[in-house]
Amino acid sequence: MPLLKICGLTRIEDALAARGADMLGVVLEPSSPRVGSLTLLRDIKSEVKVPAVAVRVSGSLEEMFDLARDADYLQIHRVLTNDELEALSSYEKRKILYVPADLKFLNYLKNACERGDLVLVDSPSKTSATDLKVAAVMLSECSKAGLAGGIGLDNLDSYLKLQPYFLDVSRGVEISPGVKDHRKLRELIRRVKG
Ligand SMILES: O=C(O)c1ccccc1N[C@@H]1O[C@H](COP(=O)(O)O)[C@@H](O)[C@H]1O
Repeated sequence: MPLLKICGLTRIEDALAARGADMLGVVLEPSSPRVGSLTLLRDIKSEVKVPAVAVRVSGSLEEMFDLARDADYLQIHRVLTNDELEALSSYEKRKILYVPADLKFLNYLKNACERGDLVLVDSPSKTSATDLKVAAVMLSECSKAGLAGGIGLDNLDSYLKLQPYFLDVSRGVEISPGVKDHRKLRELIRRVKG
């Protein structure tokens, strides 16, 4: 059974409805339509008592880790330079490293798999779903790799078949950007976690 991360939360009531998931994520990227807050991140830890993930794209490593100081994980949602990958070991915070689902990133995936606590294979574009044939190859190269990119209740089974270490779902359980559908959340949790 994979771990389940639900991401893109902006409201504590949605985080509470996502109880049963293994990690809850808050996007701290100002340009995202589902940008959340540091307060929500702290409330997830104290009220929901589930590991909280801060998701960030922009800024230096130092800025990102500083922003994520109250989170359990920092998810860095961009491709890092070689220098940045090497510098990761100087930060104690647990890290989730995004890798685009594209075979040209296979070497990067191996590097990220060595340096991250978890790796997230996700669609290279926020408007499309992950190519599952590509994802299958990439998951076979990294045992701690999770899968994201357009997962919803209608296509969940095809993602589950790949047996990722974890599944990460955001858009697929939304009513509108940042607002979750509690019925969909409950069904997702039941089908993934049993
Ligand atoms: O969703 C966003 O707006 C976003 C912005 C900046 C970085 C990451 C973002 N989303 C993350 O992408 C994965 C997969 O999401 P989806 O299910 O395909 O919508 C997840 O970690 C999101 O939080």
